[in-house]
Amino acid sequence: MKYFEITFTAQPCNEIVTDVLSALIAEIGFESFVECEGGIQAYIQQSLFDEEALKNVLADFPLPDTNITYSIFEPEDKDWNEEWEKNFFQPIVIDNRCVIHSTFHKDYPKAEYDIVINPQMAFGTGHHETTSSILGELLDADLKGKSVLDMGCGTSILAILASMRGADPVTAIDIDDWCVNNSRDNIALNNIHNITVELGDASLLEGRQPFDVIIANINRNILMNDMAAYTNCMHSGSEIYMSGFYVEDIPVLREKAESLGLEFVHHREKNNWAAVKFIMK
Ligand SMILES: C[S@@+](CC[C@H](N)C(=O)[O-])C[C@H]1O[C@@H](n2cnc3c(N)ncnc32)[C@H](O)[C@@H]1O
Repeated sequence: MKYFEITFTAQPCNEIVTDVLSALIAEIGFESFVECEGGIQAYIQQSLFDEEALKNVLADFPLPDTNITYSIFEPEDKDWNEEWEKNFFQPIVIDNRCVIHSTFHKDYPKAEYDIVINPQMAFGTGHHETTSSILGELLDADLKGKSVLDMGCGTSILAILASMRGADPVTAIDIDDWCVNNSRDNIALNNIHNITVELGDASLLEGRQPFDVIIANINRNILMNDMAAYTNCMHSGSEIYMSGFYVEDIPVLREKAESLGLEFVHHREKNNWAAVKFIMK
């Protein structure tokens, strides 16, 4: 997965400015925000980077008298977060029932579901609020014998838990070839044999049989854009879990979902990140 590292310099630079900036650029695909001298550094997958959209965000920046400039750096295309994985990816336990750890962890808690993830550069270790919220939903859901689609699978952590909880068959799709390769590695590491991984986006869904359960942890704009393709692959009673957006985005996503025949069930929130569950009427 290729990333751009963008350094934003703000004047004045304070917590309100960097918080607002992070929230706005998260909506156009940025992730991993790190404070630095005079501003923040943020990362975005090169395939998602739209410089026009970034310029528009900065031109319409809602705080008056704030000047923000940026510079773009292209980190080497290698496993640039390997250090992070090795040093900071600690085992995590979700709802006291599911532990996620890596092959290099020797000492980790025991749990009903034990998932091994070597994330390399793919998103999905369980530490992000959106991933852990959907993991929580999957722990609560009845998945036995149900067909599941994990759209935007990243490491395939969600597809793996779904399979462990009895889902069959499971399809995992990601637009990024790093994620597809990493998913295949993780699925093998967990001795799972019923997950098919595919490279692509919602256009792959055309003409498919409906899924009983769809999971999509991506971002607000992609969900708004692709939701109709997802609902075309649902039958009455199918469930869809979506995340990757903020609590304040729920109304707009809900309106779209209801216009496509979905019924809102509930939402979860962690640090202002939201996850929503809908059922097809
Ligand atoms: C926020 S990560 C979620 C990863 C994992 N499912 C999790 O919950 O941790 C979003 C993933 O969606 C993928 N993605 C982005 N746009 C996509 C699209 N249009 N269709 C399918 N996957 C997409 C990204 O490559 C990334 O792996």
